[in-house]
Amino acid sequence: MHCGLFFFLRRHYPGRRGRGHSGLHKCNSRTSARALRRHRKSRKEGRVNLPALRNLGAEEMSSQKYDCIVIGAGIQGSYTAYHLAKNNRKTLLIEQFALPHARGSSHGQTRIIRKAYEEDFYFHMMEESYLLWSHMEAESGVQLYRQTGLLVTGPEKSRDFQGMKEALELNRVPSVVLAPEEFPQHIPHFKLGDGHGAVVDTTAGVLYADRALKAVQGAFQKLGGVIKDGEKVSGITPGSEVTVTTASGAHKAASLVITAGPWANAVLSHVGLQLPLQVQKINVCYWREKVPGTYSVSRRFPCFIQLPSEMEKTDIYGLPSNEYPGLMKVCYHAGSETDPDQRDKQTDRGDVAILSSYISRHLPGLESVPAVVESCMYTVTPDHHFVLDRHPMHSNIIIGAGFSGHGFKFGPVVGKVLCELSLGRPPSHDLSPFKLQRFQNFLKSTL
Ligand SMILES: Cc1cc2nc3c(=O)[nH]c(=O)nc-3n(C[C@H](O)[C@H](O)[C@H](O)COP(=O)(O)OP(=O)(O)OC[C@H]3O[C@@H](n4cnc5c(N)ncnc54)[C@H](O)[C@@H]3O)c2cc1C
Ligand SMILES: O=C(O)[C@@H]1CCCCN1
Repeated sequence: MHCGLFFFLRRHYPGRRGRGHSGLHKCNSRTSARALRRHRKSRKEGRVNLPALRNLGAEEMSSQKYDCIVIGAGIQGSYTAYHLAKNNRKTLLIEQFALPHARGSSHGQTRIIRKAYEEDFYFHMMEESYLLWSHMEAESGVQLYRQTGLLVTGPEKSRDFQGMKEALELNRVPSVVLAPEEFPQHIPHFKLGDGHGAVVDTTAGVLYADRALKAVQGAFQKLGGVIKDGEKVSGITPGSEVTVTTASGAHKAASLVITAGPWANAVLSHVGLQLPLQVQKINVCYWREKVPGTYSVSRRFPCFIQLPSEMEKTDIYGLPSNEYPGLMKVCYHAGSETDPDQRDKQTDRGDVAILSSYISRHLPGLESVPAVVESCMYTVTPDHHFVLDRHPMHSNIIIGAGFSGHGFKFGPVVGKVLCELSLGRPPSHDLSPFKLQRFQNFLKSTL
């Protein structure tokens, strides 16, 4: 994949000089007293004086001081905010869109959860994540996970397949290797590729994503956390106290966590940082079952990941039919580059053609034309690993980004470690694979 992107640090922040900001946080007491008088007068006269109201908002908000502000109420930001509140920190979660919304990466009904990872660090994080998801189920009283198992299939001799099989074994993940002759009786209506191996991670399943996001945000609010949605962050002034500016005013906190998903670089530009991230629009395709129920969750059809092969160079994955009756989700694990604010202008459907061909060959019980196509976005790093780190120059600014199309299942643990970084505590997982430092080769100074 080509990432013509870069990472740079700026020594000076325009915000420090008061440029590039609305200047609202600089509003002094005399101007705000005047604004207050103007506003009261207008109210008496039945007029709505918008500039006065805006100034008033700024004054009120700048007096609100938080322990931590989290930018972005996707799964990572919401879980971070939840952990902060659980640690008795006065926390503000800011979201640019009115919640719930479908314009980032965390919407939609389902995601895969699995322990099947080649890398040990992900496996260890997933062990804790499962536990924390079950705590959230108990806390919210909502079912968030359904076990279905996950079929991993691909060229038997490929490094990817062997790596996955060995990792499952090494980490003692309950799993079953299926020989080609016994495969159809275990997983009917799925044609295994010639020379392809099959292994099932039986711990895997489906996370109910929309429900999960709502549950986490609800739990955060129950702990006293504040969510301000429909408020886009337009400026950040770093310092021992960080000021975050939105159209309605300025918010201050001792620390800041940035979890802005596809908008990570837009938000990070306010703190002089650009990461090598590529935003991709994903066509989320649902395919109609010829006989309703063939691939349904209630018949215990598993999720699957088809590893790259001669025919398909990128992973293809599927989830049993569940959210839309009679439709099974099967998608391509890559998309075309997009600007997150112009997502719907990206209309490339090359992946749909690849999926149609795959479905005709491997999933004969599905019609090979998609019945529903929705949109979602990946924010992809060059190595497909996450970014979980501190800002190199401002240790009270924490960054969670680049979840590369596989971050949802990690939400509870990502939130926990971002919270730990923000509190200055040692993180409970090895974060060395997620350091900004690894992008040094992309480093470009603007000086
Ligand atoms: C089609 C698809 C399938 C996937 N499948 C899986 C899967 O099976 N399993 C899995 O584990 N993961 C999966 N993922 C990945 C997973 O969904 C993402 O990694 C995860 O949702 C990323 O969450 P996030 O919080 O980083 O980003 P987001 O959900 O995008 O949240 C970022 C938020 O920040 C807000 N924001 C941005 N800029 C500002 C600003 N200036 N001011 C205020 N708010 C702002 C945005 O509006 C957004 O709400 C999939 C993703 C997609 C798209
Ligand atoms: O995170 C996951 O488990 C899946 C794997 C397939 C591609 C989409 N994400």
